[in-house]
Amino acid sequence: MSVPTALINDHLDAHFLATDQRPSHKRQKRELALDQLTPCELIRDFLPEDLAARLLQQLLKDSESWTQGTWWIAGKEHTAPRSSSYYSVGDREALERHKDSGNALDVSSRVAMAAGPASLQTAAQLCTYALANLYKDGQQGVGAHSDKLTQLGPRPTIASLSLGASRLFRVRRAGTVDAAAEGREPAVELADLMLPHNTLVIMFPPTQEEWRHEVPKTKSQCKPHPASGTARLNLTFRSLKPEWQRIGRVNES
Ligand SMILES: O=C(O)CCC(=O)C(=O)O
Ligand SMILES: [Fe+2]
Repeated sequence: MSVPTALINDHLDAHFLATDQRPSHKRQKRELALDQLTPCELIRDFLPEDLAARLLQQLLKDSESWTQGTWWIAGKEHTAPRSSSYYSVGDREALERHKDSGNALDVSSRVAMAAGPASLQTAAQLCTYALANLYKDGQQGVGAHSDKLTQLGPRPTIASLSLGASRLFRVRRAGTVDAAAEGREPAVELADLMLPHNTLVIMFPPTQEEWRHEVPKTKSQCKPHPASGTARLNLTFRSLKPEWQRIGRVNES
């Protein structure tokens, strides 16, 4: 089974490059819009410029109190290579419930976004909270994962706003399907795109079920922003589904 390789081209704007799973000499570089490749959509310059700048400043300040999650595996403590916090979006109760969910992250509900800018709330329409992340530099990131369906219910829509430094966002199919063996045209398996300041990625269903996403650690793919340097901040808007959370917790135990 061939391993797909990502091609990165940071000059591309609303498009990104992806490779299929053919042997390398047969692989085709394809330049397609994100929504042609995956169930995701990308919106550049999402917020009015001054609002994005203010939000970046506010989050940079807030992030001084954000914490790096920790967890234990086989008696060894691991620390997440990013700092995180939760913001409520018009539903403080949901935030309180989330605190008890046993999430590995240290939850801070210090700041409510309920009174936040109207356009941000429009983006977050059906969302009850936002998970905020700070990646100080290219040495911080988040590994390939799907967002936990036990808290979000099946087929969630998640909107992710990037602020500050540009970082690479990678989306890859969750299960490897050997298209060649099945006699089909190879499907796109992995796609990379740079996310500059003020870009919104909407992960529509079934992104969480069928794809994994990540912000890989990098030496070269971190383009500084004048206001934040190498720091990238991210807000992912989600809707907590307590009814699914309960079922998930029973299943997990
Ligand atoms: O920083 C990002 O763009 C992704 C964050 C993410 O995937 C998450 O917090 O679950
Ligand atoms: Fe995620």
